[in-house]
Formats: sequence, C-alpha cells, structure tokens
Amino acid sequence: MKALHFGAGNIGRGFIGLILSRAGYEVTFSDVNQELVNALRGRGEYTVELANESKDQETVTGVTAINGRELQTVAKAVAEADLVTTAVGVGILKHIAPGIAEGLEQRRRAGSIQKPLHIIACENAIGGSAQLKEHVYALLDEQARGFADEYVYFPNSAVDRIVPIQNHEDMLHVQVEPFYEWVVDRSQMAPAFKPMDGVVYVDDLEPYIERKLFTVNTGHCVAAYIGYVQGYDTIQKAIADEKVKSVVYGALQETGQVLVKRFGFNPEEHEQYIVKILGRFVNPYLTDEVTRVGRSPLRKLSPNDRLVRPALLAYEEDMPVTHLAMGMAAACKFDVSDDPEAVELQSMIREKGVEAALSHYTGMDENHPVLVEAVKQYKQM
Ligand SMILES: NC(=O)c1ccc[n+]([C@@H]2O[C@H](COP(=O)([O-])OP(=O)(O)OC[C@H]3O[C@@H](n4cnc5c(N)ncnc54)[C@H](O)[C@@H]3O)[C@@H](O)[C@H]2O)c1
Ligand SMILES: O=P(O)(O)OC[C@@H](O)[C@@H](O)[C@H](O)[C@H](O)CO
Repeated sequence: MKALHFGAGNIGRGFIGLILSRAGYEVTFSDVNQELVNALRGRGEYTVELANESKDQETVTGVTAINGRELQTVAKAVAEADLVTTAVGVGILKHIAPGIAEGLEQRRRAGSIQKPLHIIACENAIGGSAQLKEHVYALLDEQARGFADEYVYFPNSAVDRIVPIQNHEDMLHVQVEPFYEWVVDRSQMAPAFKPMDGVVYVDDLEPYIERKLFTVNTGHCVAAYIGYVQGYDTIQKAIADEKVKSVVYGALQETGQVLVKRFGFNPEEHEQYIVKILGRFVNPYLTDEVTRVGRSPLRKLSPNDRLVRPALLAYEEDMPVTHLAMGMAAACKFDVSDDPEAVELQSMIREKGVEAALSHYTGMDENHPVLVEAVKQYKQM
C-alpha cells in the first residue's frame, strides 16, 4: 500500500507520516525543501520522540520523498497512490492542486487503476479537504471531473498534536507531544473504506473540527498574541504568567459557551477538555515559540477561523466576547518581520488605521460591536 503525503514538515513527519507508516503504508513525502527531500530519500527513515520524561522514541521506516515542484513526478505518485494526505498549510493547497489534478487525469487514462482514492487534507481549517477539492476540480476537464466524482473522495478531517519548530542536529528527527487525535469524516468516504489504526471515523465532523479549532487553536493563538505583547518568546513562558493565562482561559470560556450551545456538549465535560488543553500548552518538555503559534495572523483573523468565527457566533447569542476581542487586538500587535502576513497587517495598520485593517481582514463592519471592542482593547494595549 502506498501513501503520498504532501508536506514533510513538523506535523507531516511527527504525526501523519508516523500513523501512515504504522498502518503499513510505504510513505512518500512530497516537499519543496530539497534538503529535506534528499535526507528522507537517502535515509528512508527518521525518528519521532515524545515530549515526556522518558523521551520515548520510535523509528518511522519505509519512507521516501519527492520534490513537490516536479509536477510530473508528483502526478505519477498521485496516480500510483492508495491514499493521499496533506499537511502543508491551508494557503498552500492551491499550489499542490496541479500535481493532484494531473495525477487524477493519469489514473483516469490508465483505466486499470479505477479504485477509490481518498485525499485527506490535515490542515487547521474548517473544510480543508473540501477546499483542496475545489482547487483540484478547477483544473479538471469535464471527463476528469466525472472520473473524480466516481472514484475520488475528499473527506474533511481534524488533526491535533502539538509539534513545535524543530532544532535538532538531525534535521529529520522530530519531537512531538504525546497526545494526538486524527478525526476523519466517514460520511465523505468510499462505502468500503479500510479503517486505519490511529484514526477516529465520525459521521459528522463539524463538532470535532470546531471544538478543536475553537479550543486548542483559539487558546493557543490568544496565548501567542497576548504572550507576544507581554514580551514572552514561548507559549510555556506566556502561560506561566497568570495574567496571560486568565485571558486564554477567558477566551476558552467564551468559545466554550458557543460550542456547548451549538453541539449540546456536556458543560462539565467541555470544561475538562479546556483544562486538559491548557495542560498540553504547558508541557515542560516542549518549547513552542509564540512566533510559530501566532504565525500567519491574517489567516487567524479571517472570518472562518479561530478568533472571528467563535466571536461572531457568541455575539449572535448575546454571549460575552471580551477575551476573544483581546486576542484580535493583540494579533494586531504581532509585529514579526519574517512573517509575511504580520508584515502586511502592520503595513495596513500604519497606512489605513487599525479599524480599517481589522475590518478588511475579519470581514466585520467597522461599526460592528465586536470590532469596536477589539479596537478599544488595541488602543489600551
Ligand atoms: N505543527 C502543529 O502543531 C500542527 C498541528 C496540527 C495541524 N497543523 C497543520 O498542519 C499544517 C502544516 O503545519 P506544520 O507545523 O507541519 O508546518 P511546517 O512548516 O513544519 O510544514 C509544512 C511543510 O510543507 C512544505 N511545503 C510547502 N509548500 C509545499 C508544496 N507546494 N508542496 C509540498 N510541500 C510543501 C514545507 O516545505 C514544509 O516542510 C498546517 O496547516 C498546520 O496548521 C500543525
Ligand atoms: O498551525 P496553525 O498556524 O494553524 O496554528 C498554530 C498552532 O496553534 C497549531 O499548529 C497547534 O500546535 C496544533 O493545531 C495542535 O494540534
């Protein structure tokens, strides 16, 4: 069984590649980092270390890699794959679509490989696989679309495992937190799919992806942005400050109320989920930089993402949004020169003012009370 995974980065090696390999797949990574590709191809294996006291290690074997810029090589790998997964960043999905589209066309022409193919985007976004499908379909002609309608499935998924930026002598070695969760929407899969160990299949992904994105990722980004404003360089140091922790906790109470109302979660169980996640953020064996967790602030401020969507849902229900607004305000202070989205945001704030910038990126009207609250907080920071 062959799996093609796009993105041999932190989560790609530290989580998805590991699960695929454990499930018996020969894993081919597609990445644009040639050094990484050479190392994976040369060695055919790498180690994953758990961030726990005993530093448990596992070797992931039977892996190789291809260069994601070589369209025909990627297409051939898609044509031969039994499963395709991605962890490249939601904004990169459009760039991997041409190789996938060409690979599907090759499958169609080959006739013999007319078996179902699942393509699963493992990105932090609502409907990641659906977004990838749109990019791919935009490149297919009518015949290829008909083929894809019949044989290709794009189930959405939610993935959860904290994998910081890696700084090891061995560039393939990856340290990960012990916890992991990979949930896939089975209602969007071929009826006779073969389940994989390490993956949870559900009929309705919405509660899972929203709970994950609006708890783990909302809490994480609020910690990163408020932590950055307070001068901390890591999430662990930021959360050790009670002031930062109380804003993060406040934001999670705000998203929690929305999630409990929307999905009927048990409030006590949801509170335990929040406490567990706060515990994961402060894992003493991990060092996670606020610049990684806060990366791409425009994506994080976008209407469907971890700050604005839960805040608007809360606002519609007359629920408090002060801490989420504080997170948005602090995102506007995230002035990181090697993050292109932070640079763009800062330049827009300088040129047009924070009201116009927030309105532009969040999609909220300048007079929207949530935006007004965020601007008020920004001016007080
Ligand atoms: N790191 C985490 O804790 C974590 C957890 C859950 C989900 N995610 C999600 O997984 C995705 C990847 O995150 P990450 O932390 O692993 O980032 P990363 O930067 O470590 O990895 C991304 C990889 O994609 C590669 N890439 C870029 N363009 C490519 C292309 N056109 N073709 C093939 N490869 C390409 C990069 O070279 C890089 O190796 C993001 O959507 C992120 O939100 C991350
Ligand atoms: O990957 P991003 O930029 O969407 O978010 C940064 C972190 O919050 C994220 O990578 C978490 O570590 C991860 O989602 C945990 O499952």
